[in-house]
Amino acid sequence: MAQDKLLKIHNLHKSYGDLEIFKGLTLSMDRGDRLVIIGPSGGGKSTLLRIVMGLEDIVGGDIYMDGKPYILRDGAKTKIDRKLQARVGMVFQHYTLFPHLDILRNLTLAPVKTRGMSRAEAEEKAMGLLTRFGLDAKAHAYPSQLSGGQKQRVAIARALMLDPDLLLFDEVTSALDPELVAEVEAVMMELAEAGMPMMIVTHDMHFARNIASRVVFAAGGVVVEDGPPEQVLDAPQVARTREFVERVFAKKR
Ligand SMILES: Nc1ncnc2c1ncn2[C@@H]1O[C@H](COP(=O)(O)OP(=O)(O)OP(=O)(O)O)[C@@H](O)[C@H]1O
Repeated sequence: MAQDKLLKIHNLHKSYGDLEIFKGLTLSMDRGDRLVIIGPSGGGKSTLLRIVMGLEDIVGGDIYMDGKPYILRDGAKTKIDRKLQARVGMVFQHYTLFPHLDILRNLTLAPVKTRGMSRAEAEEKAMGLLTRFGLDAKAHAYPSQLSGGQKQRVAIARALMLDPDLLLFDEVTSALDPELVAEVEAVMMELAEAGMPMMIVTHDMHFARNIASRVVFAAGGVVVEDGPPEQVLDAPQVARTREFVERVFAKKR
């Protein structure tokens, strides 16, 4: 029997009031996938990641992880399976580090509090990750003492502390000065090469081409294109959106 998909999203519907974001979006992901999601601004890319992270409720549809239902239904009410949610990690555009805790404590807090890891074990693991990302000298610095690129690498290390089976990246380089983008992308490339399944929302199409095993173009509430990066990024409709996004993004920088 074929192995279950790591993630399967089926016929997803989501609205904010009258604004219909997803109109039956269907998408799946294997363990070996590094999926880059692209699409027009406001099309729901961040919302999709937030739904997979269990941070948003949905109107309809189903999500499965390893074939197990992630969305649990009780009549009209829905909730998510917390055990499955714990297998997903997310890195946000704005780092979301605790400003009053040093880097080491930022990393060890969740595993000690929510996973029952001993402080010593958590610190050893945190130092291993900080060393891997070239940040061991910053273990006792505070977030305000770090550059944006360093903060974002810490945020990635923090997500890895919980051993996720799937890591979500929501425009993690968009807030960074151009010279700091490469150091964050290098860490993501290293994780990709180590086999970490990832779902990435980015406006950086060059990076998308480099890191993606598959690109999904979502627009109008559904998946419009889904395939290898060269096929999707060069599709005429996608290329038009891509050029537009790149122009807007270049202006922002
Ligand atoms: N909490 C919310 N309440 C109401 N509307 C929301 C909320 N969050 C997002 N939206 C709206 O839903 C739509 C999709 O937002 P989302 O951030 O997912 O888009 P996106 O594709 O990631 O956009 P961008 O590329 O510009 O970051 C937008 O029109 C946004 O204004």
